[in-house]
Amino acid sequence: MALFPLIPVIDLSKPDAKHQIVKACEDFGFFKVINHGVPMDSIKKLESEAVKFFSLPLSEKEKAGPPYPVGFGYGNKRIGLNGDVGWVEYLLMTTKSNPEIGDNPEDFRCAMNQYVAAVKSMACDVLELMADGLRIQQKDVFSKLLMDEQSDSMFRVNHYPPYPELQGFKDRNLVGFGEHTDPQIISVLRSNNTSGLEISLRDGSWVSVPPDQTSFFINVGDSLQVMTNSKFKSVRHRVLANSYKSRVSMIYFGGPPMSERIAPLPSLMGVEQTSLYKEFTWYEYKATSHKSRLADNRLVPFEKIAAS
Ligand SMILES: C=C1C[C@]23C[C@@]1(O)CC[C@H]2[C@@]12CC[C@H](O)[C@@](C)(C(=O)O1)[C@H]2[C@@H]3C(=O)O
Ligand SMILES: O=C(O)CCC(=O)C(=O)O
Ligand SMILES: [Fe+2]
Repeated sequence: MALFPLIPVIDLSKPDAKHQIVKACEDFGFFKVINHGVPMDSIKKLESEAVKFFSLPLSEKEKAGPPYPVGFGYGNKRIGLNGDVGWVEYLLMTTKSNPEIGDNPEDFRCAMNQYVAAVKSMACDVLELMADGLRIQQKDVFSKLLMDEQSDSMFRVNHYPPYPELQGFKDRNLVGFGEHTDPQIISVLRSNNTSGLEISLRDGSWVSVPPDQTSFFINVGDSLQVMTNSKFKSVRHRVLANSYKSRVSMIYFGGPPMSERIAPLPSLMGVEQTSLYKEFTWYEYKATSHKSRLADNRLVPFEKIAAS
């Protein structure tokens, strides 16, 4: 298993961040950000609430309710509704949820709201740098979708317990979270110092991403792939279980409002170039995506077939 060859690291305080972001999105659909401005105490507070929650007995965790059909809840091993499973337990919420979670729901709620507000603001800064780097006049063309009152954004906390049976077997893997692309515009991931996240490169090889608990990792989602007419590609990723240590990750998925029409931005298409996708609403994408398996390419139904 190779390590990530040259993980793009973007220092958000540097003037050339916008160009580096565009390059990273074109090359990998994935990068790490430092000097992100998210207060470390808001990160630590939520992580410690999450660790407290996951250490409760199963019967207590199940009091959060199931994660589906919508809203928020606790899930264990099953991901989605179509048979995917992984060595993971998690909390899945909309960012508007008001969760009653754990022994001190008020502490969890407060930590989550503070964290999500800070990460959303950083995600919007990154999206504005992207728009600027792409020379789009309207700088908030992407970020306004996350800022919208109706934005359908999600928040997820994953816990991958250690799996000691893997010790000593170099070539054995256990899937924590199966390979997939994220559907939304942008995902902002932060984890503790346990490895497991892997990214698929364009040649199909998997590379391990060294964890860094002080930084954030950004994924391009399917919707941003469409809005950029495939200039940026959503990144295929997965998580493998670790034999020694628990991994805890927290991911903010910045999505558009349900009624938003998703289509390539005209300013990103040259005169000659045609749109690679049929226009769809986020609602339509979600309706087909709910029938999909994790590893499916959920953009296929929206691809335009090139005329021969
Ligand atoms: C199998 C599924 C789980 C998922 C919804 C889906 O039908 C296809 C996409 C999956 C995914 C991947 C990224 C996020 O973790 C997630 C919350 C999302 O928006 O899309 C999950 C969905 C899920 O766990 O429900
Ligand atoms: O837990 C992780 O590190 C990544 C999980 C993930 O890709 C997801 O929840 O969509
Ligand atoms: Fe993901």
